[in-house]
Amino acid sequence: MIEAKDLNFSYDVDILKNIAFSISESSICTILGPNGSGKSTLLKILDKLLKPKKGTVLIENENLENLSIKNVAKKIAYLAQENEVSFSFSVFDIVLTGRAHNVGMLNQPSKEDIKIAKKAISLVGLQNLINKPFTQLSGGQKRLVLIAQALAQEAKILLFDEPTNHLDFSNQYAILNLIKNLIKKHNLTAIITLHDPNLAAWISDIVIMIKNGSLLKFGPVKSIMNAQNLSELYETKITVINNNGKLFITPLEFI
Ligand SMILES: Nc1ncnc2c1ncn2[C@@H]1O[C@H](COP(=O)(O)OP(=O)(O)OP(=O)(O)O)[C@@H](O)[C@H]1O
Repeated sequence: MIEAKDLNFSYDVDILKNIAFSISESSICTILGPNGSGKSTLLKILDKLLKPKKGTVLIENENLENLSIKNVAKKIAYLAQENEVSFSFSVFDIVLTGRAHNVGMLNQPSKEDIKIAKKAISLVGLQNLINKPFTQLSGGQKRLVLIAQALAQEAKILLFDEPTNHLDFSNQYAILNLIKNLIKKHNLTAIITLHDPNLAAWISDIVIMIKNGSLLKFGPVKSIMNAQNLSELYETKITVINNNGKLFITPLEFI
């Protein structure tokens, strides 16, 4: 579904080095790594927002470089790390822009576009705020709106940069559970960056561990989410407690 071959990226200095992985349909992949390790940069490359210095991204065997912006939007929905909308559009208007790739320049959104946008709003539980200006929402509510906008895109691939940002404890699980159910029900594929390895272990099939811009480990949760790899990744002693297959991960010095 998504394959990255030998990806390298630089700003003034090298940020990503020789990143390679492949992720099959209907799977959830989490990118873990310390602050500044290159997780968001990698997601932006996968959404064609940044161009790699070297290497290739294949989306369903097609080179991302050859896809138009419109076709990228049909295939890939991207949620940025921060809530970036500053205009006073309503929740509904913002979620409806998730249908933009489907609406011609001079055309109105169709009844189907409106239905899809409303469905996405109810999926994230914001039907009561549908007409409220985005700028008057809390950080967590804004996050949910942008998740709904991404869902309204109906893309096969979801790239979510810290989707749990600003969400309360319960909503973090609720929204990841929603993503998980959608992925499995509709055979989608998700690549998500997260800071909490507990959430990553709970939601993911596959994990990418990035340290200093290089791939430290890539593989199924069961094979690589262990104390040794996590301790090396975060440069702190980490313990992993396995309770009937469920992993509980915490820095050793705090227990
Ligand atoms: N626009 C930019 N110009 C120059 N350097 C940048 C730019 N954006 C990010 N960087 C640098 O690239 C590196 C990787 O940043 P990136 O945002 O991908 O990390 P991250 O793993 O997502 O971090 P975090 O977990 O803190 O969000 C960092 O060293 C950062 O300072």
